[in-house]
Amino acid sequence: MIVLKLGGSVITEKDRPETLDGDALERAADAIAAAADAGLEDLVVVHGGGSFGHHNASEHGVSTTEGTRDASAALDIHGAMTTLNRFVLRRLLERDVEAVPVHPLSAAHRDRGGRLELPTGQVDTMLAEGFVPVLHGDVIAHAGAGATVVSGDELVAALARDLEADRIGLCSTVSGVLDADDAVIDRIDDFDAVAPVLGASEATDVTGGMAGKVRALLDLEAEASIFGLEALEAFLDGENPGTTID
Ligand SMILES: Nc1ncnc2c1ncn2[C@@H]1O[C@H](COP(=O)(O)OP(=O)(O)OP(=O)(O)O)[C@@H](O)[C@H]1O
Ligand SMILES: C=C(C)CCOP(=O)(O)O
Repeated sequence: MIVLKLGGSVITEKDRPETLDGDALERAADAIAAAADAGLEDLVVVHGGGSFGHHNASEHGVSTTEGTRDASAALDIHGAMTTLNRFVLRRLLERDVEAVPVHPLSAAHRDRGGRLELPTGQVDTMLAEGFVPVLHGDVIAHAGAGATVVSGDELVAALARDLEADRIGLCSTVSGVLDADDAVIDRIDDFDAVAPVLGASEATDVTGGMAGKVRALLDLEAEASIFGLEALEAFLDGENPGTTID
């Protein structure tokens, strides 16, 4: 089973509100369709927000820890994410990938400690029935805080853990995690060893950029890869491009 995240920074133009990067999304959809044609089974796709969701969340002062009890604000963020989700689904369906949406707002929540609870029975059943579930970063109910943002990276970690993923891929706008000289770090197994080079996203981003990704992935049993769009096909083909986190 593979959990693949398409970074919002890849499929959108992250510094222009609600702007898709149509070419990049088509390229990603082509790679997924080619892998499906070649017999790849059991793929779960998660996509991030990029210029959909982060701007809205930032405007409303909502993050993974700061919540809102204003339903209109929650729906504004959720609406931006479902708009992007429809674009992603359409590109996959056009290529005969049997993609179906799973909207975290209606399925997941956080407890008082901020811990994400994501039931995965529906995702597991979709996979067994030959569908490709497509989840996305979203807002979710958060006990004691209203509604907070859940990042695609957190969803990837929760899915990988619960469904015992064999491989995890994060396709981002960079070729991997970069060191101080901008060279791709081959392997990371210790957060503190790389913490000084891990920054936030360069664009509006309420969920923690590269540091959040590495931290979430280090906690997992399975190895994960962080790589750029140019390496998506290779990853789906079984290779470990970019940075491996274990
Ligand atoms: N050491 C690092 N190596 C690579 N990228 C880094 C590093 N430190 C910070 N970054 C930033 O992290 C960004 C990737 O994180 P970001 O959260 O924007 O990606 P994403 O998951 O593709 O997008 P989204 O969060 O919208 O889904 C890079 O574009 C870069 O600006
Ligand atoms: C900002 C929202 C709603 C989603 C964030 O998901 P991410 O881009 O994976 O961090």
